[in-house]
Amino acid sequence: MGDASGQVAESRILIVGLGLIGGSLAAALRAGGFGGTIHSCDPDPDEIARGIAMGLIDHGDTRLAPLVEGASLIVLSVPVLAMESVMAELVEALPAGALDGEAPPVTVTDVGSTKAAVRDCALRVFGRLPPGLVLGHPIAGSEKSGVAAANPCLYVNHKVILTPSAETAPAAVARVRTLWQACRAQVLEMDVERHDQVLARTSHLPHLLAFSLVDTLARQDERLEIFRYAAGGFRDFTRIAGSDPVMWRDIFVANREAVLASLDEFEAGVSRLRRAVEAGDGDAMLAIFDRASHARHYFDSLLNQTSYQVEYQMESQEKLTFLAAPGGHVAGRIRVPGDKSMSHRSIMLGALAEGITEVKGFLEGEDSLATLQAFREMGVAIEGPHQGRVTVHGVGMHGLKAPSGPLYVGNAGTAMRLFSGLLAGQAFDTELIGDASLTKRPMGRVADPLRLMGAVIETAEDGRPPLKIRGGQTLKGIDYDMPMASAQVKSCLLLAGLYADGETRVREPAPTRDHTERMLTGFGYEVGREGDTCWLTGGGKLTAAPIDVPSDISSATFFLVAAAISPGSNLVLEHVGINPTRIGVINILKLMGADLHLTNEREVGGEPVADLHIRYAPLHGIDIPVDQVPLAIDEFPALFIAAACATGTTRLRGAEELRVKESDRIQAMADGLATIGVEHTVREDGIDIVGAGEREVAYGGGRIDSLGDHRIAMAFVIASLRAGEAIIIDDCANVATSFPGFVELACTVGLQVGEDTEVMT
Ligand SMILES: O=C(O)C1=C[C@@H](OP(=O)(O)O)[C@@H](O)[C@H](O)C1
Ligand SMILES: C=C(OP(=O)(O)O)C(=O)O
Repeated sequence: MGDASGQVAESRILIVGLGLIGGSLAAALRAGGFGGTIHSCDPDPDEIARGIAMGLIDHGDTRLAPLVEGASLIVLSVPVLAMESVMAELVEALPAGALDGEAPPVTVTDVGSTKAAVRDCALRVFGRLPPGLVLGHPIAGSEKSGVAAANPCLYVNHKVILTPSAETAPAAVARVRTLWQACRAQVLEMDVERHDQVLARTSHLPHLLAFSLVDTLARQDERLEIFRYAAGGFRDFTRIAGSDPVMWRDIFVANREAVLASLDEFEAGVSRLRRAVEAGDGDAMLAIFDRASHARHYFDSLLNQTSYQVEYQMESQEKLTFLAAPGGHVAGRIRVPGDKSMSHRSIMLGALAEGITEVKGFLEGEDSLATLQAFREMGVAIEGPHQGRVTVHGVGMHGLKAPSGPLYVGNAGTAMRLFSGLLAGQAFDTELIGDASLTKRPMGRVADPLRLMGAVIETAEDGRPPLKIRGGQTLKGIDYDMPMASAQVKSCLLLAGLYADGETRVREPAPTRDHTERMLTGFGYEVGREGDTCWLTGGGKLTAAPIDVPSDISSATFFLVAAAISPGSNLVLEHVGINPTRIGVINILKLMGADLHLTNEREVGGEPVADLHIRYAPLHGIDIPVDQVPLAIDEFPALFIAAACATGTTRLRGAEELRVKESDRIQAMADGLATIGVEHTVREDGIDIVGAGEREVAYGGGRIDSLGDHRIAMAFVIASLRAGEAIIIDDCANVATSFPGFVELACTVGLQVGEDTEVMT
């Protein structure tokens, strides 16, 4: 049994099958200080003798029955096809009821690489799935086999997938979890079918290809010559062809259906590539290699702990926590990453343009990377990003190709809404999906007016994602009065308008960011504007133009507020975009008394830019002018912290849009402010915050849930500067959507903040 300390408290563990996997489990348990005994059963007496000599097991036998008595946890570490006969022996040897009840006296688990086959064996042998049986799969291995290759570190930071059924006792699952965690593995759960599909693609298919390639070459006459000259590529690609043949035969027999499905997908891909090579189609080859090369780098970064991994890949439950120590101030000269809104648009317009668009300053955050990846999936060759430089090989207004599956845009509302307009005008069908947060956000605001234009779009209940967009529709321009001040809705309609007959006109109830209009103009597309209305006529073309993306004022805001609230601060933020539709935060901070100056003002690629110099000065509460709200919409989480440090009350109204961002930002901030002890009153469309004034310690500390919202997480990091105690912020992985490197940069200017990764159990 596991105890509260996370130590494995089993009295005796029996490992059935002492090969690489079983032997490494024994080695890892020994290395972790496991105090019980380890017995093992293996048909090969030499392996048992070796295991004892290596100090991995205490005792072993070639027969199972004599070893079962006294074992509290039994690990079946035999090839998948041997599982049934081992289970049959086990059922004979185990006392009646050993695997039954809420806390079964014995737990049995396995390490098989396919799970449906093992589950079916269990059903045949036991006639049901006993509560004490927990099927599992450590995703670790090596091309080596046998106990001699046992490695105590084999499971460190590797995933172990458990696939409990409705019948499995939670207590038994907990014991198996503890076992693997003691080997320093990360344990997650999924259902059997999903496990088998995921593994067919990520493990079984690559093994099959490696075996096949080496076999094909080995059959050729000049094989010695070939192998003699084989270089790194051959070695890297074929390393896994040295794996245990029996084990792999069993896996392919057991996971036949899922493997065949992934092989079909692969064959279709190879045929596409073959056609490109045959035709000498360099562009098609470049598009495929480029997409693959970047997908490889992208997935590498995903494997390094990001929200995509949490939400999309393995549904793992790794969580990132920020720990911010109280006090301090900020100083220095820094540049924050590129503007997110412009980065999304640079790829979108670059892809639809004729010619090559060179982008500088691109935000390498998850949101804009998801947009970039989506265009690669629609056949656009995109080089980079390398240090903010991206080269987009435009395919023209009608050059996008149908993607082979849904387009995943992660956490990005901007991407989903702008894409919906752009895709409504394509000849092919598409589906837009996003992460858990995006899946809760309203899309009716774009689907409804797009339908008025003739688009055919299906949403989930209440207009939520996913969005299924039917291609091949004839769109017509509309004259649309937006019910809310949203640049995303405006941009969506303008992008659809590019494909529509006639004029598309959008009236906004208050000015919103105009990057789409500016960038379209920069690409040679005429956009009209008069008062609150902008318009364009469909059927034109875009001509590639260089784009210089300035630093994101929304990211700069966290540091502006940091300096504005902490005495002694003196900070310069370089090259920040100060588009008039984005400078609400500057206006609001100045109204509150901030010592903030713009220097080095200039225009770069059609957008105004400046260095922002801010020094600490006491702030006072204000009634935030309603006309500034859309101009500062993403900046409010940070501005709420400024309000908490100002003298008097700050009142915000007309900001109901905050409730439909990555979280309900009014409520999420209110909950966090309550935790650290800031007096406030929540309103339907805003909040009143009573500030601490010049009191050195403005509020306390505590543990905040960012609800996976990047801006809530960063706002409370900044809050630590005036806190009396540490602030711990949970669920921060999404900071990487808009501000990669935030923690490092924050530390550079003087904040004391660190990261902690935890695997939620
Ligand atoms: O157009 C854009 O790039 C954005 C518009 C705003 O959203 P709304 O259009 O929903 O106000 C903003 O909150 C978002 O971060 C980016
Ligand atoms: C609201 C935001 O972005 P999006 O709508 O693109 O998710 C944001 O970055 O604060």
